[in-house]
Amino acid sequence: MSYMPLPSQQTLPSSSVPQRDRAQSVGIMLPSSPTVPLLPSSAPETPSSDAFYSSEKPDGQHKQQYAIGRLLLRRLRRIGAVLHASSNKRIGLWCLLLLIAKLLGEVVYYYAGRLPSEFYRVLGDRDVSSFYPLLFRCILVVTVAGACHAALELGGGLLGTQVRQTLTEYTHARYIDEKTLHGVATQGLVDNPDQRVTQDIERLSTTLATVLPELLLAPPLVVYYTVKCWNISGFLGPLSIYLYFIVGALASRMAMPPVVKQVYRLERAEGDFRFLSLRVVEYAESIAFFSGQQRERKAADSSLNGVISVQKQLLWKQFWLGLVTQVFAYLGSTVSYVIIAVPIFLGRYDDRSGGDLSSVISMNAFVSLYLIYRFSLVIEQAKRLADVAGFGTRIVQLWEAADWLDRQASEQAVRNTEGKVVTQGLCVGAPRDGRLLVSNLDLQLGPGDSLLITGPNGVGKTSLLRVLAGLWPPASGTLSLPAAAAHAVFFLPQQAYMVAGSLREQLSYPWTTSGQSRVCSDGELARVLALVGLEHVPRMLEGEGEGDEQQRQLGVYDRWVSAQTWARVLSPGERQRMSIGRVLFWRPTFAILDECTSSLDVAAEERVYAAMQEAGITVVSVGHRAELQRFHRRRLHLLADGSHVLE
Ligand SMILES: Nc1ncnc2c1ncn2[C@@H]1O[C@H](COP(=O)(O)OP(=O)(O)OP(=O)(O)O)[C@@H](O)[C@H]1O
Repeated sequence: MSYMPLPSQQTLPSSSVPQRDRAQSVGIMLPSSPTVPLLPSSAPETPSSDAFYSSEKPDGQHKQQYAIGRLLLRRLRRIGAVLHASSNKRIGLWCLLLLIAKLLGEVVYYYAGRLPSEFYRVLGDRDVSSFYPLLFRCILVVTVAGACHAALELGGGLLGTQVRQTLTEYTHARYIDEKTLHGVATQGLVDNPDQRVTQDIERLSTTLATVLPELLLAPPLVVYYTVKCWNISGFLGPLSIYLYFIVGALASRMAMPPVVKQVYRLERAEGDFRFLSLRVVEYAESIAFFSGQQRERKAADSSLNGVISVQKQLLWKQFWLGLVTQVFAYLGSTVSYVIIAVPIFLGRYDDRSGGDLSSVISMNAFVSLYLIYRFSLVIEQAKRLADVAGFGTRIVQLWEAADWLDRQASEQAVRNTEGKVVTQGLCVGAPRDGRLLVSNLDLQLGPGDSLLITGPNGVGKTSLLRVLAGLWPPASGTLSLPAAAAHAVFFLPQQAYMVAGSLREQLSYPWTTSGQSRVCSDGELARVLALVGLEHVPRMLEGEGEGDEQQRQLGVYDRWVSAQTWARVLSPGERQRMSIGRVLFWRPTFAILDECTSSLDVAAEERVYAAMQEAGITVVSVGHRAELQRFHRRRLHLLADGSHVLE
C-alpha cells in the first residue's frame, strides 16, 4: 500500500501559459487556467484569433491587423490545398467547364453589347438590307447567352457539391477519429463542431463556386479591355479606371473585416440556438417532470434574441460594405462618360456626324463601361469573400483542433507489447481550472489485475480513466498502454450510447476493431444477451418494421431500428446492459468501466461482473458500491487533495 500526502490546492508546475496562448491564437478555445499543460509545444505561432472574431478592436494595431490577415490567408490556402490534393478529379473538371462557360458567356456578352450601336447605325442609315441579318444575329447571340447562363448555374451548382463533398470527407477523416471527436467534445476546443461540418462547409462551397470563376476570369478580361480602352481614349482612360478601382478596392478592404467577424459570430450564435433547440427535444421528459417549460421558453427566446441581434449587427456591417460597393458600381458609369468625352472634346471625331457618331460613342461607352464593370465585379465580390473568410475560418479551426489533438496524442502514449497498463509519476489535472486531481501515480496492471477506483464525487475518477484510456493527455508522468489499443482496451462511459441499426449491429458495435470485423451467429448473440439479462429484447423487436416488406423478411437480429427507438424502448439500466454486452462480445484484455453499472440493481451488477470475470476480461472500474470490491483484486482510492491510496 502506498500513501502520498500532498498539500491541498496544489497545482502543476508547467510551461503551459505560452502554449495556451498559441492554441487560443489558432482559434481553439481553452480553459483559462494556466496550470495544466494541455497544449503541445509545437502549436503554431499565430496572432490571437480572439481579436479576429470579437467586435472589440484588436488594440488598433496595424501590425496585428496584418497578422490576422496573414492568418486568414493561411487558412484559406489550407482549404485550397485540401481541394487541390483531393482525389476528387471532378472538381478540376467542373472548374474548367465553368471557366469555359464563363468565357463563352463573356464573348457573347461582348457581342450582345455591340448590337445596340450596330442597330443605331443601321437605323440611322435606313439600311433595310442589313437590318434582317442583324436581327438574326441578335436572336442567335441572345440564345447562346441564355444557354451559357443556364450552363453556368448548373456548373456552379455541381462544382459546389463536389467542393462540399471533398471538404466534408476530409473533415470527417480529421474530426471523427480516435482522439479528436472525444477531445473536441470534452475539452470544448471549438464551438458547435456539428454546425461547422454540416452548415459552414455547405455555405463555403456554394459561395466559392460563385466567386471563383469571377476572380479567375477577371485578370485576362481586364487586360483585354484595357488595351481596347487605350485604343479609344489613350492612356488617360485606363488610368482613370485603374485609379477608380484602387480607391474602390481600398474602401471595400476597409469595410470588409467587420463583416467577416460578424459572419463568424452569427454562425456561432446560430449554432448555439440550434443546440438549445435540440436539447429541449432530447431532455423533453426531464423538462416535463420539472415543469420547466416556461424557463426553457425564456431561454429559447433569449437565445433567439442573441441570434437576431448579431444578425442585425451583420446587416449594418453589410450595409456599409454594400454602400461602398454599390456607390462604386454606380460611379463607374460617370467615369465612363469622362472617358468617352475626352476624344470627343479633343476633336478626334470631328469628321463624323449623325448615326455614325452615335454608334462610335455607343461602342466606346460599351468598352469603357465593360472594363469598369469587370473592376466593380471584383469589388462586389468583397461581400462574398467576407462570407468565404468567415466560413473558412470556422472550418479550418476544426482541422486545427484535430492537428493539435494529434500532436498531443503522439506525445502522450507509449505502447507496450506485454499487454500492460503502466503509469509512472502520472499526474492528472482538471482541464478548466488546472487543479491537480491525481499526482504521482505509479501503477502496473497486467491481465488479471482488476482495479476498483473509488473516491468522493468530483475527485477525478473519470478524468483518470480518460487518461488511462489514452483519450486525455496526462499533465505529467508517463503512460504505457497495450499495443493495438483498440482491441486490447474497451472504455465504457456511464451514459450508454445507442446506435441506429439492428440488434446485431448494436451488440457488435463498433463492428470493427483494429480494422477487423467479426462474423457472429444469432446463437452467439443470444448467449451474450442472456449473460447481461436482455434475453427479452429479440421478442420486443418482433413487431419492428411490420409495414416494410423488406424488413419483415429479415431476422429479428437484423431489422433496422432507429437510435430514437432504441433509446425509447430500452430503460437506462437496459441500455447499460447492452453496452456491457458489447464488452462480452468483443472480449478485450482490459475493460475500463466508468460507473457503467450505476443504473443496475445489485444482483444484475454482480451478474455482469461475474460474466466479465469468467470471460477473462480485466476490469478497471469506477464505482461507489462496496459489493464491487470482490470483483477487483486492487483498489485505488483518490483523495480531494490529489493524493491517493493504492492497495
Ligand atoms: N471536460 C471537462 N472540462 C472541464 N472540467 C472538467 C471536465 N471533466 C471533468 N472536469 C472537472 O474535473 C474534476 C473531476 O471530474 P471527474 O468527472 O473526473 O470526477 P469524478 O470523480 O469522476 O466525479 P463523479 O464521482 O461525480 O463521477 C471536476 O471538478 C470536474 O468539474
